[in-house]
Amino acid sequence: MTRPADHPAIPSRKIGVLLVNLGTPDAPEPGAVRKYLAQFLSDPRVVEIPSWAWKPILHGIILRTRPKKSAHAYRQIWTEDGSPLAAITGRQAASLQARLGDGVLVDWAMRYGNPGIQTAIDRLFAEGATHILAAPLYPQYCAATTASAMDATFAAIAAKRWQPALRTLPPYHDDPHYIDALKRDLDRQLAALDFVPERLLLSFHGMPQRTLDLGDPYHCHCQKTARLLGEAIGSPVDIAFQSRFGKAKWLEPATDAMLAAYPSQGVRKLAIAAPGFSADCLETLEELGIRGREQFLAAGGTHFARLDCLNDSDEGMGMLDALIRRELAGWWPPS
Ligand SMILES: C=CC1=C(C)c2cc3[nH]c(cc4nc(cc5[nH]c(cc1n2)c(C)c5CCC(=O)O)C(CCC(=O)O)=C4C)c(C)c3C=C
Ligand SMILES: [Fe+2]
Ligand SMILES: [Fe+2]
Repeated sequence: MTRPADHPAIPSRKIGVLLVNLGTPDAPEPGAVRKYLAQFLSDPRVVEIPSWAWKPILHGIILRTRPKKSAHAYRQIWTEDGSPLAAITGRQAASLQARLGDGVLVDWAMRYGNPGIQTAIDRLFAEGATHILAAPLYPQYCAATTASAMDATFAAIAAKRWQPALRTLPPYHDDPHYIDALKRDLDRQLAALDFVPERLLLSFHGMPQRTLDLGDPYHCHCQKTARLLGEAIGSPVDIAFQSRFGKAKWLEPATDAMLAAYPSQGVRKLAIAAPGFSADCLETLEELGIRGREQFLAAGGTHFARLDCLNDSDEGMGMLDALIRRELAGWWPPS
């Protein structure tokens, strides 16, 4: 039977993949940073304080003081292609698109700032995606990151009459593809150093201690990644948590405290990696690579190397390619 001429178009099956990362300001300027922080820190998944108590602190104190300080930090790591986090996520999407070929539409989005999740979902939709795999690029599950990205993705399709089928990439903190990619990538970077580190420190983004007590698996996921990576590398690794924010107790040990203490414990040559970040960003390039280095050297350290995240390296993209293909099974490739 032929379709009547006035009948709406019926889409054929098309697969979309949406890579999602945290977000970043549009420019390393206080105004742009304020806008980004306002969106980020108003997310109840990120700051779990009742809004009546948090809003006055956010708008009365934090958004008046932090944007200037953070803009200064962003300026030190900004590139010709913009914020490293956005630039690298864009390259990861382009590389994945090349690996998967034209049969799959690959796009990317930021949970906060641009390009937003709604924009990316609408674009995939306009390009005809009927099936979408949303892939938050967080190996370790955390409500503040993974769940927040999923909330925004679900919200982005909520108003659609004909919703796409939706799948989500599960956390991959203990996936052999991830551990193996990290091992090979770190082995390569360590072998290229002009010194032999006495210790490898794995620094993960911190979280309030309360989130662990409330049942967030993030802390356990970080510990498991560190254990498996240490076993794969074949030497002991240390673990620490960075980027403390606010006055509450955060997960410990703290990265800055470890960096300051190492030299007095006889560790003067250090390598630091941040396996919880899929892409280098403010927290790795500035906090670890600039301020962390200064702290370690000021405390008596002599050699310091910040190792890159997986980014769009062959190891990182091979892993992402394998994880995404596995999650697309049954949808793609067509049988
Ligand atoms: C990798 C996982 C991340 C978790 C977990 C996380 C939790 C978390 N973060 C804040 C506050 C801030 N984080 C900031 C930057 C930032 N955070 C992550 C990742 C995680 N955050 C990334 C990748 C980045 C870098 C963004 C970039 O543009 O490069 C910032 C902004 C920067 C600054 O002003 O210092 C804040 C603030 C909280 C409160 C939190 C958990 C509750
Ligand atoms: Fe953060
Ligand atoms: Fe735990």
